[in-house]
Amino acid sequence: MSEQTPTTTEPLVHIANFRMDFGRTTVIRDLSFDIRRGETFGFLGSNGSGKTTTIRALLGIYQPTAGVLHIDGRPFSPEAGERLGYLPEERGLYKKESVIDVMVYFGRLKGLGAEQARRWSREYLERVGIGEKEKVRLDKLSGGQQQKVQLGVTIMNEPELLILDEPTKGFDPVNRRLLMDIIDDQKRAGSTVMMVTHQMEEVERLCDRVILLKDGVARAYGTVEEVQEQFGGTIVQVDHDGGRLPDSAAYRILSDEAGHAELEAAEGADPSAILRGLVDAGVPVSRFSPTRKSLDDIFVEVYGAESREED
Ligand SMILES: Nc1ncnc2c1ncn2[C@@H]1O[C@H](COP(=O)(O)OP(=O)(O)OP(=O)(O)O)[C@@H](O)[C@H]1O
Repeated sequence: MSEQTPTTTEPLVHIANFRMDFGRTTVIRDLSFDIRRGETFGFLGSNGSGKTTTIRALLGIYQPTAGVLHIDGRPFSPEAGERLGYLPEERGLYKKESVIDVMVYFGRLKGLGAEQARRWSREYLERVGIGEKEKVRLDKLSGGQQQKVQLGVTIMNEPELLILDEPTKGFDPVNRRLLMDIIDDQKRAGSTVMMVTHQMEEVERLCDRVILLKDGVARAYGTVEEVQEQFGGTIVQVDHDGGRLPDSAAYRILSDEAGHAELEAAEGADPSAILRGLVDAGVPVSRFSPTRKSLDDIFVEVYGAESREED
């Protein structure tokens, strides 16, 4: 790493005006975003929206049609590759070898000593609950167990930048939490993490900032709160006397039945002003509970029609 202070404030990943055509098909139109050092960044989008393509272009696997894709101020280079861990969407390890042999082999490729790699691997396998499998051939493990080994191989040299394409795909909830803890530990140890996921629970738990990709452009970009703000934000649950709530410019009534109403606050409307308005209008309110629109709701709003088409 450079010793000049200004570089540390530069983003670790910088993508500007990225365009990617495959033949006559444009997959990415004009995509720009940064990933700051030390953050966990959620790279979100529906199936086929171009996430893997962007990662491949960032890693020099694809040549971009136009635009800038930089890691640490430069296009991808073998040197940058040494400080990077990439868990690709399509997993692939040498399946005829034992778990420990595969892990030590990759550890050595990444510059660890054999003993160091063996020690690290054993500790990791214990942590992810497959310590007793170290001598088993990889193809005798379940899909989830193989994925755990591959994640281990990806993080074993404590990379500065971790790029994880759906790291918890196919895991049960207990193992998903375990993997989330491991990813969080990487961040705590100083890694910058770029993560593709379709699990909004993971985004809410792990990600500092996100981008939502649709039709080759960013539909939203910022912290989870900023994205929630951008998508209209606040839903209010109101229990009242059973009549109909009055109409108001401060909210939209999503439903109102048998004394329970759901309101969507208008942009910029303050929930406490909505409550005051209801009370002033003589509505007996027994519960008033404003909540932010969940990322799940936002995802469905952005991609709903398109995902159904794909189904
Ligand atoms: N090498 C290629 N040649 C032609 N088209 C490609 C190529 N790679 C990707 N595509 C197309 O680009 C689009 C985006 O694919 P990509 O794999 O980047 O999507 P994704 O967002 O990662 O999707 P998913 O969530 O399903 O993994 C798809 O329509 C895909 O068919």
